[in-house]
Amino acid sequence: MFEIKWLWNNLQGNRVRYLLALCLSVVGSALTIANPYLGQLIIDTFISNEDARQNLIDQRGLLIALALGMIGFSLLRTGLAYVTTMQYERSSQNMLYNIRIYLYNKIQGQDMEYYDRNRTGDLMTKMTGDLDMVRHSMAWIIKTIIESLTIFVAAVIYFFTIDAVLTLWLLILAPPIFIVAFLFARRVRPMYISLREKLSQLNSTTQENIAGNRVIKAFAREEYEIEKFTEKNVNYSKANKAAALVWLDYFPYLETFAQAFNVILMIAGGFFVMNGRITFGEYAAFSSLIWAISNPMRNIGIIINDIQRFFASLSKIAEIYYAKPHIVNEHRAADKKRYDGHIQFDHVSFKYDSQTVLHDVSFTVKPGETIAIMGATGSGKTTIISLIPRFYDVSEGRVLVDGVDVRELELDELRGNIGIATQDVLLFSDTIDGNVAYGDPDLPEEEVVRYAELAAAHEFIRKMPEGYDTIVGERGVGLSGGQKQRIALARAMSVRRPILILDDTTSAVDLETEMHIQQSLRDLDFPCTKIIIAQRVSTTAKADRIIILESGRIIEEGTHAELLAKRGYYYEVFMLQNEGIGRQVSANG
Ligand SMILES: Nc1ncnc2c1ncn2[C@@H]1O[C@H](COP(=O)(O)OP(=O)(O)OP(=O)(O)O)[C@@H](O)[C@H]1O
Repeated sequence: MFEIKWLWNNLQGNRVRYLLALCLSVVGSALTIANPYLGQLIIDTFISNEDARQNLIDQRGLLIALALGMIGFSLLRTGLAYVTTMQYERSSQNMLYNIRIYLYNKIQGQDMEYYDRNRTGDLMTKMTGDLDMVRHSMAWIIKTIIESLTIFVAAVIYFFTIDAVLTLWLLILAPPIFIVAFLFARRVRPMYISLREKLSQLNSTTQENIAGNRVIKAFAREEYEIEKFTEKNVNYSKANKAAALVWLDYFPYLETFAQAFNVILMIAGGFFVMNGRITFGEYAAFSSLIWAISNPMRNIGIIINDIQRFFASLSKIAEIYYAKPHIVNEHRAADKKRYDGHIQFDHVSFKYDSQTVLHDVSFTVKPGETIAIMGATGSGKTTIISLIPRFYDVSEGRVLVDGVDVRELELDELRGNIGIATQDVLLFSDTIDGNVAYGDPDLPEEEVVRYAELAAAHEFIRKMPEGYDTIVGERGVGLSGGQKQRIALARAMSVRRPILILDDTTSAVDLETEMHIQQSLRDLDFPCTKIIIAQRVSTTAKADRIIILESGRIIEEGTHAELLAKRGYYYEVFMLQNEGIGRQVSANG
């Protein structure tokens, strides 16, 4: 069975401890019959026996030994239960810890396509609730099953040694109970799969609401979001109730059967005592152990519920566990080579799923050159630059860096040669210093300051309450869009890579600051090929070449002056942007 095999594989390193826990469970549960047996001896010898009074005098030592034995077995069982639970907890917690690391690495190793398809809230549910369900199954479900089974089997064997016919009378109830349990399991399973899905939707909505709270507030859409959340909450609650209520359809039957054990014992057992087939002590042993047969039957519903939850959770975890990225990073690069920074797109086409967004794109960037990419929104600019560090792989054609297809390059080495500032700036909950030096944690402080100066960020950082030690990001003070962009730019420059990609990195800064940044980029003190996505002519004007994209196709390519002379898209953008600012950018750049 896949689930058991999976658990066993992941128990590596804790198998001995877990097997020990299972063995202790079996021993501890089997000992359950010890006290009823001793009780049976006491009753038969010292209570219901014709010579009971005499036995009390003659065999006082035996009575004391039996009584002490009962206390001893109770203490032994308690001690065993303590040790057993500890072993279950330790092995399951260790297993959980290992799986969590494995899954986290697995998620980290996924390519962009995976992140496009999976919602954060869903991944978080898998990493928390589902994982805990797996642990619960190891530490509680399996333990309960093993202990219930052992107690059941031990009691049945013991009963058989006392009286096989009475035992068979009791076991008559077992088949109908199993049929009811089977029907319940079959009905409840899909309900738990749906319940799990609803939980994931609820978590995703919550996560999106929290992450997007600014937008919600800006558009005063709180009520709408509360409604959306309430709908998911109601769905989850309904699914939970439905799964819980279905148990009520079966519970009366199971409870009736469980009670019937007592009735059968009372009628058949009482009859057997009266006609002398069994002793009163033996009847008492049956009576004190009848719960060992009826309780597992009663618990069967809870166990089935938990098993179904476990199946639903495990199938979700398996989606991460067995996910295979198309772009695999094997982290093999020991000695990373520094590239020259030659980039070539050779008849590249690309599609996301079925939508083709780049069509036969070809261009070359020589080491040290700066090219700018411009085009309407959605024309494919970000997609183009995503193909260089292999966030995605081309659908057709090739992307070459230093003459080698990027698919043949070692991924760590390739990415280790690229500095990138993405369009959506993400800063970590860390100091500004930590954020700038993210790509190179050993970067000396004066270098952090130098790159912040180049990115025109030093001035505003200096004025912050704690300067470079100010915590930014989720829990830190807020930064403006332009300030975040400048920190991201400093972060990208500070790694001093031979290829620098900037995706609309200066869109939110004023023109004067942008001029400063453009100058800094031209003056970088390390050899660097730059690809800059920009919408402003002021950013593109001094590039060695400008590429104009339209609907995933290159429609114009050339220098600022060449493209102006063409009087095409670029010229129109130039005219539009300079009408209002007195044509600060001259026609020859
Ligand atoms: N992860 C994705 N999955 C599916 N389609 C995508 C994805 N990312 C982008 N697209 C689509 O690809 C096309 C090009 O997107 P891209 O982000 O490259 O454009 P862009 O030129 O950078 O736009 P902008 O200037 O708005 O940033 C768009 O039609 C967009 O809808």
